[in-house]
Amino acid sequence: MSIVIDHVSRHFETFAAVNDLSLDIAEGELLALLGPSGSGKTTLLRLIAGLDFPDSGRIIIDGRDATNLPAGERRIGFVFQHYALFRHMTVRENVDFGMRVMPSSRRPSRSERRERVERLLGTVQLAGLGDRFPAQLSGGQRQRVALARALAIRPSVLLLDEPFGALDAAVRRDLRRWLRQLHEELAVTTVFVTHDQEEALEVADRIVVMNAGRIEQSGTPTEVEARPATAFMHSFLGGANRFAVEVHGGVASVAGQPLPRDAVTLAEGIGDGAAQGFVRAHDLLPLVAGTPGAYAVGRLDHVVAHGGTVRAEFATPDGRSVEAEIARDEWERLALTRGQSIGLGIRRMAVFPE
Ligand SMILES: Nc1ncnc2c1ncn2[C@@H]1O[C@H](COP(=O)(O)OP(=O)(O)OP(=O)(O)O)[C@@H](O)[C@H]1O
Repeated sequence: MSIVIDHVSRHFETFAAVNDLSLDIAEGELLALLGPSGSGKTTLLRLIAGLDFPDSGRIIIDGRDATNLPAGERRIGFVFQHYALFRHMTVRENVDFGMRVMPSSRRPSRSERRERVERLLGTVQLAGLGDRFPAQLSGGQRQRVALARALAIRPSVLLLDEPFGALDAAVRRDLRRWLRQLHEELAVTTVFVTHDQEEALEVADRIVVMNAGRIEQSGTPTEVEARPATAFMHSFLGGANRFAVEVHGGVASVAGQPLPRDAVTLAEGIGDGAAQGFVRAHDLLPLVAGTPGAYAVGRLDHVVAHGGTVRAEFATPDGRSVEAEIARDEWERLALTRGQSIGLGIRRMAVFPE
């Protein structure tokens, strides 16, 4: 089902946890809500679920105004990070639970419930484990039971709040892949909250980045990755080096040296004066001595090789640390040793007001 969030606000006292936010979520979409702690992700999810209600604005689910509809009438399944399964119930009973507590008018028959539970256990790859108790499962298996339980009521929308947050990295990676496949199979409109950029980039059709109760940027993972639209996005996505910049007549300079116009994207409407420039690690180039186009000098501090690329950290004379990412063979050609200084070139820079 589609969800329309129309100018929704939710205040706690005078603080706006969600601030005049509008967002359309298409039927069948897999959307990640990403953002720093306190940016309003969970609050927004609770408003969609009907666990909390907006002070103003409307929430339309499948064309119907659901703003004041209680959670039980929204056909929404949810899974939270620490979604405790019932310890005294078997896996099968846990998955059945949501159906068992439905009002009798909507509750499926006993045989239908049994069949649905078995089918779901297969879907979440836990067939054969129906008689176990939660304590006899791994963390990843438990989260899959929680998902099966959420899916059992045939939700029209699935909301996941940091569903894999408490699990270790390898299990998270497996579950991500699995969630993506599950979504392809079931095509339930799904919104999931995560802190983890990589998770959002890997799993979602679309990413919505929140900041202070508002949407900072929304787009496909490729769009968000390739074109962070604001200074906040550059800082939040990480891997960007920040330089002090002076702008004059549309030309940006670093340490008094103008950058070529085609290497610079200036924020719309930016005027002359001090500004901040972001250079992503793969756009910062260590340059052998004598090469023109070095805008700063860095002393090699630390190197991490990963696959075919190398990330090198340099200390600049003004006491900052910048990071460059280059191909391993290029790095080897430079033959730098720790403590050695080198010029730093800038391939592309995005400039925003300070
Ligand atoms: N019930 C509440 N009473 C008062 N303030 C609240 C309440 N719920 C949330 N807040 C505040 O609203 C803001 C947004 O909280 P929210 O939990 O939505 O953020 P979040 O983006 O999900 O953060 P996290 O990633 O840490 O879970 C926070 O500053 C939080 O302290």
